[in-house]
Amino acid sequence: MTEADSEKVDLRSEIPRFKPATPPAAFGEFVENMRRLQDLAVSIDAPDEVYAAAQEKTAELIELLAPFEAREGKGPANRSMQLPGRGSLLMPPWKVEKFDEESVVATGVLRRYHLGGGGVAHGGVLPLIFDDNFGMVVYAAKRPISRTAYLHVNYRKVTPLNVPLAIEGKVDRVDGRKTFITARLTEEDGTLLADGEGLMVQLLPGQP
Ligand SMILES: CCCCCCCC(=O)SCCNC(=O)CCNC(=O)[C@H](O)C(C)(C)COP(=O)(O)OP(=O)(O)OC[C@H]1O[C@@H](n2cnc3c(N)ncnc32)[C@H](O)[C@@H]1OP(=O)(O)O
Repeated sequence: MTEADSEKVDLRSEIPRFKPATPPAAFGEFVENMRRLQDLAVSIDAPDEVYAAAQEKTAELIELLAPFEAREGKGPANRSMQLPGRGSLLMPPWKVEKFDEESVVATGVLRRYHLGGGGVAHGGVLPLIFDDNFGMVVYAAKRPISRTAYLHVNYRKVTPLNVPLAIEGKVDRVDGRKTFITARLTEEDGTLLADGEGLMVQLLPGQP
């Protein structure tokens, strides 16, 4: 087996094997600062000179970071299990509280950069949270490596920002290659905000 092959989850596919990362000490704070920057980028109303100064600083940051761009599965982002959102800026900064064959629970808040309109979360953020949960449920339930074939979200109430939330997902039923998953997004007091159902289909040899 070549070194490149040993990095794959399955020799028949191109999916990289998931290896949790132990991030360098400053990484967590760096990611949190980036999230704060996202909050500000979508909310500030500043004079032109402030944008010009910010533009110069971000250009400097890009120059600092660009030489270290790495392929999927190499850097700590998305693999740092102890950090909110696994240290990935794509993911809301949530933490996994329960991960076993029965269910997967993650908790956290949505923040200013998740705003849709009228002070509540953008509807498109919820499928991201459900899809990520479904992926973890498949893994926790020891089902074969699968991808989402469909995902259905019922929006029962608007989802507030800066309020503790939880998602719990579990396997509903299995039918050959198909794993059907259900999940509920709630507030801390159990108020149902959204529920979802998804079909995860086991990948066949050669499917990316
Ligand atoms: C490694 C990463 C793991 C983490 C994943 C996290 C979740 C993700 O976000 S994955 C990204 C989003 N998903 C994708 O990009 C998937 C893109 N789609 C695909 O790759 C393929 O369509 C795939 C793999 C889902 C299914 O393709 P294929 O293997 O050809 O399935 P196919 O043979 O048509 O169907 C298998 C079964 O599923 C059913 N099925 C497939 N799609 C659907 C659908 N949309 N609705 C209902 N049933 C469906 C079929 O009817 C069939 O059922 P049965 O066995 O009873 O006849």
